[in-house]
Amino acid sequence: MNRVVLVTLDGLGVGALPDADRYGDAGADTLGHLLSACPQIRLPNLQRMGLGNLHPAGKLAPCPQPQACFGRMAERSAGKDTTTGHWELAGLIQNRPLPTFPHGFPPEIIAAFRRETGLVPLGNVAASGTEILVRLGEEHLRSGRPIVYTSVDSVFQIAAHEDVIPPERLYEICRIARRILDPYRVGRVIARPFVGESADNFRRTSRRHDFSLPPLAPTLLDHLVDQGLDVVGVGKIGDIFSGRGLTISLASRDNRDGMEKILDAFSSMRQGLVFANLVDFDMLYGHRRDPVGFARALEEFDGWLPRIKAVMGERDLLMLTADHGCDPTAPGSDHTREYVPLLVWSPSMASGRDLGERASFADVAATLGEIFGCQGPGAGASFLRQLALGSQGGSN
Ligand SMILES: O=P(O)(O)O[C@H]1O[C@H](CO)[C@@H](O)[C@H]1O
Ligand SMILES: [Mn+2]
Ligand SMILES: [Mn+2]
Repeated sequence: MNRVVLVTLDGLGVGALPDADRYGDAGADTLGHLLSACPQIRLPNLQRMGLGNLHPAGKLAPCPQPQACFGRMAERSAGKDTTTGHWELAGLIQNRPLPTFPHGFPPEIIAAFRRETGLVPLGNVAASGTEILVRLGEEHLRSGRPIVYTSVDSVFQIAAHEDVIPPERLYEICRIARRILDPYRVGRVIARPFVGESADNFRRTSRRHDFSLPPLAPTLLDHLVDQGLDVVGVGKIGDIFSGRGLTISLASRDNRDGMEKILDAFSSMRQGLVFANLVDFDMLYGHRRDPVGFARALEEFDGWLPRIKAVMGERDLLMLTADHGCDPTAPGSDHTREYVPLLVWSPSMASGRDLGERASFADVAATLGEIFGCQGPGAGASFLRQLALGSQGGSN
């Protein structure tokens, strides 16, 4: 294979994992519930690839002869956050969950933050990022104190009005927080700039920036780069891997921009991987519990698929998946512990094969490792053999 495009549709879960109840997510089903909430949704290209075949709830009619090979993957790591999900896709399984702080950060962390930034934070609670602006945004405007909050994920989020703490200064504060939080293994520090005059019109801007814990061991991406291949990260990938294992990182403004950047990166690459994250599904619709917005974003992605397929040759491969669920009909505003979809298409490979229920997202890393002839981190089981024309295929 020459080129692989791997796209994470952020938050597009396809049904609760067997252990979802331990995460408070029994019955979650991002795709199923957004299809029910939005029956007029049309996803002809995803459906032709086999999205209806891999989703057991039967809400999207299965295609008799899907163009892609299809399956679902379970998350083996303990967690349901973006970092954990992407690291597992890249072959890193974490048995020990990244720490969460449902009751706020302990005094020693807040004391270090005060000491090293000279700022006394507001908040220090678990909250929805939009609700906390309604609650504390005006006090922040009056006092200049940044708002620190978290969620069920391992995140230290810092919200600040762009006129009170300009984004560049906010990023600097986040870097300080990142250094403080590395020894605690906190997954991400996230800058959350916002604008507006009062509680009824505060809104967050696209200058959000994530500062991730570096991967705790080499990932498949590091191995590919060591082998001299191009590895281009699009969207949040650069943040999620802390820049590791990437030859180029292209930030994106939104899904639409991300899809254009995938096409650009793909057409200027000779051999390697384009790894893209499309975050709008999760950030704008999943967390905000907006199934209609989620469905429209999926329709837009569906409409883009023929463009990427049209430029892919015999020796190229497209893989679609997700990093966790974010059911827009679930209570609260957090991620949901779900299976993720797996759709794999290449002009020169088998179509319509059922790749079954995979035990780990790391099967993606194992397969990519085999495709590019490198060992990788060793986790996961490759499904490359099942994609080969002439082989028996079948489910695992
Ligand atoms: O409510 P907001 O601020 O969007 O936070 C969400 O965004 C964080 C990072 O994706 C998640 O942990 C989730 O809680
Ligand atoms: Mn995510
Ligand atoms: Mn999220």
